[in-house]
Amino acid sequence: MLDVIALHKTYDNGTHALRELDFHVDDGELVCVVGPSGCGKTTLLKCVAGLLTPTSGEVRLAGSRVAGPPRDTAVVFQEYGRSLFPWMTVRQNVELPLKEKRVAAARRRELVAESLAAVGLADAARAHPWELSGGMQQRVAIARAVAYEPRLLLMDEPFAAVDAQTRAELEDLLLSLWRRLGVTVLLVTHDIDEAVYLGRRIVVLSGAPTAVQEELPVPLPAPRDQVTTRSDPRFARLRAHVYEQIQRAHSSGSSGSSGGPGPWDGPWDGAR
Ligand SMILES: Nc1ncnc2c1ncn2[C@@H]1O[C@H](COP(=O)(O)OP(=O)(O)OP(=O)(O)O)[C@@H](O)[C@H]1O
Repeated sequence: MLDVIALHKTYDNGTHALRELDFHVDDGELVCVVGPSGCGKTTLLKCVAGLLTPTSGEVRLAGSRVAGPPRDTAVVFQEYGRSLFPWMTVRQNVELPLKEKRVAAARRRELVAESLAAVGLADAARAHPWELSGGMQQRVAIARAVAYEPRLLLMDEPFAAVDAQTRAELEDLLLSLWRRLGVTVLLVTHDIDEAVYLGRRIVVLSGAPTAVQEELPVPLPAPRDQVTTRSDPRFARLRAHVYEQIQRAHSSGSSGSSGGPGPWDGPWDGAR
C-alpha cells in the first residue's frame, strides 16, 4: 500500500534531513516510526503526506507516486489547538474536509455523527474547540480524520501534548478504530513505549542524515491492553531493544541494520 523508495530530502538551507529511506507498509498495517530527536521523522511524514517535495526518491501510495496531498490520506498532528478552526463548532470542523471532498450532504451528516460517536464526543457536536479539554480536542482531530474515510492515516506525535491518562485512552481509541476500520496507520512518535504498545511493526530511524536503522515486528498478542500488554516480559525486551537501537543511532548517526537476533520470540499471527 505504501512504499517509501530511496527518499532523500535536503532543505533549502542545506540541512540533510533524510539521507536515503526505504520501507514498505502493507495494507491495513499499523507501523510506528521512532528515532532520535531531529532525525527527520516529521520530514518523512510530510513527504508521505505530499506536503513536502522530496529532493530525490519517491513515495508511492497504492502504486501511484505521491506528488501532492493524496485524496485518501488523512493527517493528525500533535498540535490539535492549531489544527481545529476555533470559530467553527466541532461538527463543522469534522465536516469541512468532507465538503472539500464533495461528499453529499446526507452522507456528510452520517459520517460526522458516526465518527463523533466513535471517539465518544456525540454530545459535543455543537461546542467550539476552545470549550473542550486538550484530550477532547485531539479526539475531534481524530474524528475528523476518521470521518474522511482515509485508506492511510498519518499521525505525527498525536498524543504528545496530552496528559498520561488521556494519552493511554487515546492510544486505546486508536487501536479500536484501527481494528474496526481496517485503515493503514503510519504513526511517528518519540515515545518508545507507545511505539511498542501500538505498533505491529516499528521502523527505527538512524541519526541524521537519516536512513532506516532497523525494522522489527512487534509480536505481542492482540487485543492489547494497557496493563497486561505493558507487563508482558516481551514488551520489556522489545522496549529495551528499541531503546538500545536509538542510543546507537544517537552515538553513530546512520549505520545500517544491527543484524543479530531480535528481542522477540515465537511467531506472530498478525492478529489485530
Ligand atoms: N523547514 C525546514 N527548513 C530547514 N531545515 C528544517 C526544516 N524543517 C526541519 N528541518 C531540519 O531537518 C531536520 C529534521 O527535522 P524533523 O522535524 O523532520 O525531525 P524530527 O525527527 O521530527 O524532530 P523531533 O524529534 O524533534 O520532533 C532537523 O535538523 C531540522 O532542523
